[in-house]
Amino acid sequence: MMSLVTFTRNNALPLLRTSITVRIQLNSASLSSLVRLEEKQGYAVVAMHKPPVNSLSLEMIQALSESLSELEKNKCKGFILTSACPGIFSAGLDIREMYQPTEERLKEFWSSLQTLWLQLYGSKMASVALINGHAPAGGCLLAMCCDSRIMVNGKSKIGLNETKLGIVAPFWFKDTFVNTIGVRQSERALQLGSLFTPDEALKIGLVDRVLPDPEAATAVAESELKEFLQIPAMARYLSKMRIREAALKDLLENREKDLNTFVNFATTDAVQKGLGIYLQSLAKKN
Ligand SMILES: CCCCC/C=C\C/C=C\C/C=C/C(=O)SCCNC(=O)CCNC(=O)[C@H](O)C(C)(C)COP(=O)(O)OP(=O)(O)OC[C@H]1O[C@@H](n2cnc3c(N)ncnc32)[C@H](O)[C@@H]1OP(=O)(O)O
Repeated sequence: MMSLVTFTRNNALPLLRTSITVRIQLNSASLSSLVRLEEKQGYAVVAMHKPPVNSLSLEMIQALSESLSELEKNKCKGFILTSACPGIFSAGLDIREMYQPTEERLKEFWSSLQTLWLQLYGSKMASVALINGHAPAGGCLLAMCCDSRIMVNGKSKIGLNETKLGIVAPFWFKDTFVNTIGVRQSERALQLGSLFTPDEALKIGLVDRVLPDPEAATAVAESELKEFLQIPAMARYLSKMRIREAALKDLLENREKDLNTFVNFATTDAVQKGLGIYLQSLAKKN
């Protein structure tokens, strides 16, 4: 059995000029093995660990939500979101959750994803995505929710490739994309289901830095987070909300409608057929 939650306790020093001393006391017993939390000096590392590809199943989504809640409860000021699975940040939503589902589980799955997005995109904590592998669709969404994105160079790709599966990125995925790379790039990339190399992603602003290896990327992610944490927290958070609040409000006010739209769309024969073919193509590859 792999370790539940790994973190080392040390004398956490406040990184925020305006903060009081932060000591993160993570409740390791209640957290899932799918997410590893590590306490650093004044911030945390949240590492997804669901081999082989960190697919976002219902349990994984809930584990991420619980981890963020745990950090918030402990007044953590910031975190790095990354993966403990080599070569993969996250393969996005677990397609098996959407293929031939029961309605009850499908609803819980989607509602949990909405909750995670609201929590992550609207987080008071500063966050940096350390993208150390592939980040398609839901994986890209998680990264875009962070305040900064550092990607390791290599063969990995990032983007919203939903149309390639015969599905459509929900409006709040689209809003997050538009807020990150702008309207024109989003319109084109959403239609084509484009997945970008690290250098292409850098060029369109989907990531902020590309580093040659994981060690260099980790060092830059840490210094980037520290830069965010040095800004007075309230001013930084309210500035972030100037950009994000309309999108957050839109989902908050339309959660039920979005849930019904998703369930109706995902369970159509055409979508089910497309998802079945896509799953087969992934399996055939192996
Ligand atoms: C109009 C109204 C609209 C309303 C909205 C409606 C619908 C929208 C709904 C949702 C939006 C969707 C968001 C998503 O995130 S969909 C998921 C998109 N993800 C992908 O396309 C990635 C697919 N995976 C890959 O491309 C590759 O696996 C990889 C990530 C590049 C890694 O490649 P690698 O070679 O390292 O691994 P394998 O391909 O061999 O995979 C190993 C193993 O994992 C399985 N797997 C991979 N990805 C997923 C996944 N996303 N879900 C479930 N399972 C996955 C793969 O099948 C292999 O399994 P095996 O059993 O063969 O070992």
